Order: sequence, then C-alpha cells, then structure tokens
Amino acid sequence: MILELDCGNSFIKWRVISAAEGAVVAGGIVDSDQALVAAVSALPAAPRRCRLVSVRSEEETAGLSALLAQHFGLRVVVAQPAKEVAGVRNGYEDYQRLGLDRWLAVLGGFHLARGACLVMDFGTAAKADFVSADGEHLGGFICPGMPLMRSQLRTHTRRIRYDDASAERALSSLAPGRSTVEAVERGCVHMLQGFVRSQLEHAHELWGDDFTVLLTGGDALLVQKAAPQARVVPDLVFVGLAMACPLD
Ligand SMILES: Nc1ncnc2c1ncn2[C@@H]1O[C@H](COP(=O)(O)OP(=O)(O)OP(=O)(O)O)[C@@H](O)[C@H]1O
Ligand SMILES: CC(C)(CO)[C@@H](O)C(=O)NCCC(=O)O
Ligand SMILES: [K+]
Repeated sequence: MILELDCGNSFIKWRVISAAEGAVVAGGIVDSDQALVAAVSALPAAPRRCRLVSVRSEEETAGLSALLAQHFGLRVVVAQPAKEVAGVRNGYEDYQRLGLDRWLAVLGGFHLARGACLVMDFGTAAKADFVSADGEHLGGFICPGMPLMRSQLRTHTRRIRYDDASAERALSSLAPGRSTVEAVERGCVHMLQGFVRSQLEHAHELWGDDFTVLLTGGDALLVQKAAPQARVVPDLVFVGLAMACPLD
C-alpha cells in the first residue's frame, strides 16, 4: 500500500493505492497534519510507502514527513522541482519557482492528453497552465480561487456576512442574486467561469481546435459549464505525482 498526499494551501488530500495495481483503496480530505495521522491510523492496514507533493513551506513539509516517520515508520518521498519529466519541459525562467502542484498537474495532463493541453486547477488559488503538443510548458496564470475571493469580500466589507450553509444553497443557480449571499457566491463563480473562457480563447489562438482541456481541484465542477469539452480529473495531481516520484 502506498500513501499519497497532495498538501495544498488549505487542505491535505490523501489516498492509499495498492502497490501492485494502483487501485485506490481509501482516501479523503483533511485540514491538518493531526487529522491526517488520525485518518491513516484508522485504516485497516498501515501503508508501507509514501509520496507527497506540497506547496507549503519547507519547514511544514519536513514536519509532516517527520510525523509520518514517527507514527507509521514511513520513509516519505517528496516531489521536487525539475526541468524536464516524462517529455514535459518546465516553462518557468527559474524552474524551481513553479508551484509543484501546477507542475504535477501539467505532467498528469500531458500524459492523459497525449498532446497540447490546457490544465486548470480550482483550489484556494485558480491556476491555468499551457503545454504544447511537443511537451513544452508555455507557462500559465494564477488567480484567487473561490475561497480567496469570498474571504476578501467578507474581510474588506462591513455588510457581507453569511454562513456556509447559505453559501451552498446560493449556488443552486447562477441567476442575478437577490440576496447578499447569492450576489457574492454567484458573482465569484462568474469570475471563475470568465477566467476559464479567456484561457480557452488563448488556447484556441495557440492551437486552433487541437487541444485537450483538463479540470481539477475542489471547485472544478463550479466552472465545468464554461468548458463543456473539458475532462474533469479530480486526481490529476496524483497522476503527476506517480510520474514524478516512481517508487522503485
Ligand atoms: N470534499 C471537499 N473538501 C474540501 N473542500 C472541498 C470539497 N469539495 C469541494 N471543495 C472546495 O474545494 C476548494 C479547495 O480546493 P482544493 O482542495 O483543491 O484546494 P487546496 O489544495 O487547498 O488549494 P490549492 O490547490 O490552491 O493549493 C474549496 O473552495 C472547497 O470549498
Ligand atoms: C499558486 C499556488 C499557491 C497554488 O497552489 C502554488 O502553485 C504555488 O505556491 N506556486 C508558486 C508560485 C508559482 O507557481 O509561480
Ligand atoms: K492543490
């Protein structure tokens, strides 16, 4: 059993796959290292190996690796920046600066698309990355995602306040809002969908109709309507993680 972790800015996505077939046998989302330890402790069998990707600080990532070693005796393989993996060339001027979640989503995306692709990831941040048919990563864009847009509005205004349950209800439609919660939640989704449409336009300018669109991240479904041709691949970062960190 292999434990795989995607340590994002807000959540840790985890899953356990069987070493032989790669079948997913367990998984979840937690909001702290301690919650991860609890989730892994509750598994019927302890994983033997672990690979992870993190966009957190070196200290936080080392702390998590140490915790996994201490509790489960796991030796953790941590995804590292690279100039080239599996036929994809990192497009950043300084390859080490490209977020590893983006890099792995790009690797996974190119692997699945087998050609030019636009990879978009909707988490705490919204990200778009472009890879040409010959594996050249052309770069990408980073914007605030749904959680950040929402919290900026809440933080910097006096009269925008609502709870999570009404936020969820507000997204049953995208019609003009008739309450604050509807106006904000739907407005932010329209921002994300607009982001998606402009990325699609850019991809069309580059490649005509000859490209694949991949969507991932916790909020991918909120923008799906803006990219009807897209493949939604919730585990795209894990696809790239396996490519970047093969375990013998
Ligand atoms: N089951 C879920 N658990 C947690 N968040 C979820 C879930 N389903 C959807 N979401 C939404 O997904 C978003 C977070 O996405 P994700 O987990 O991909 O972000 P992240 O990894 O923390 O951030 P980033 O990828 O930008 O570093 C939040 O807006 C959250 O509301
Ligand atoms: C953009 C985020 C925060 C999204 O998780 C992450 O990919 C990151 O920390 N990137 C480093 C900056 C960059 O990619 O240019
Ligand atoms: K992520």
